[in-house]
Amino acid sequence: MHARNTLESALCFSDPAQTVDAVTERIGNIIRFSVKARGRASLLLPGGRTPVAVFHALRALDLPWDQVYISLTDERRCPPDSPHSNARLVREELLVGNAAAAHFYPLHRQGVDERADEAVCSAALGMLPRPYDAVMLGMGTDGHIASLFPGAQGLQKLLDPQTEARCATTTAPSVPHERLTLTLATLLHSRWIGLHVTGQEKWQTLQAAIESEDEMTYPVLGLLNQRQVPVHVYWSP
Ligand SMILES: O=C1O[C@H](COP(=O)(O)O)[C@@H](O)[C@H](O)[C@H]1O
Repeated sequence: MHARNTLESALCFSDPAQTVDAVTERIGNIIRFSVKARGRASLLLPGGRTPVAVFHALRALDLPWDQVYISLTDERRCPPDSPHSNARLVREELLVGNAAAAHFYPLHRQGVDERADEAVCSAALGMLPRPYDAVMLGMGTDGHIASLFPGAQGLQKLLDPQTEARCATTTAPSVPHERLTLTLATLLHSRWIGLHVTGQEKWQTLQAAIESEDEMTYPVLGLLNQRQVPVHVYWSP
């Protein structure tokens, strides 16, 4: 199975700091190369705790930040200053110092209904040069990526690589927040995908996903099984 091959080629480090360095170096190089080659670079970034150290390392790099276009892989439908907001996370942890010159497009607008918010999300994504130069993903211990959660309503469609929708509102059955998520098809409209996971529990989730062969139970499998874009897994305990 393709997913097994992807996991067997994972870049595994004994020290989480080395993983952060490796992910940061790769994304930094992608930004430099994309700006040189095409004049702009586009990134989709995750929320959660895992990317924070990468955000700190990235913002310290000397990069052509004013040519960098950034959005998110998913968002909670909460106020922009909420501690749960992925946009707040990116603003506070990445877009600081030189990196503040980057162009950032949040996915969510507070106070609009689901359909309008999906339109806001789709319009935000439309502001980025595509294919996206780098898509960085995290993964929950339940095997969700972006906000593609096991048991979510309509998950099959959200994981269909041919789905036309760029994004959708969704609710994580396990957590009460309403969310916006990019579809797998949108995440795959990219030149490079990195999946940054830490801890034994998440490694076991990846292995369980492969054993199960069940994308509805482990949405990460949809990413690992596809052959459209190579996925680079970065792992440390
Ligand atoms: O809810 C989310 O969780 C995942 C994983 O987060 P982490 O804290 O375990 O790193 C994240 O990738 C996703 O973007 C986020 O919204």
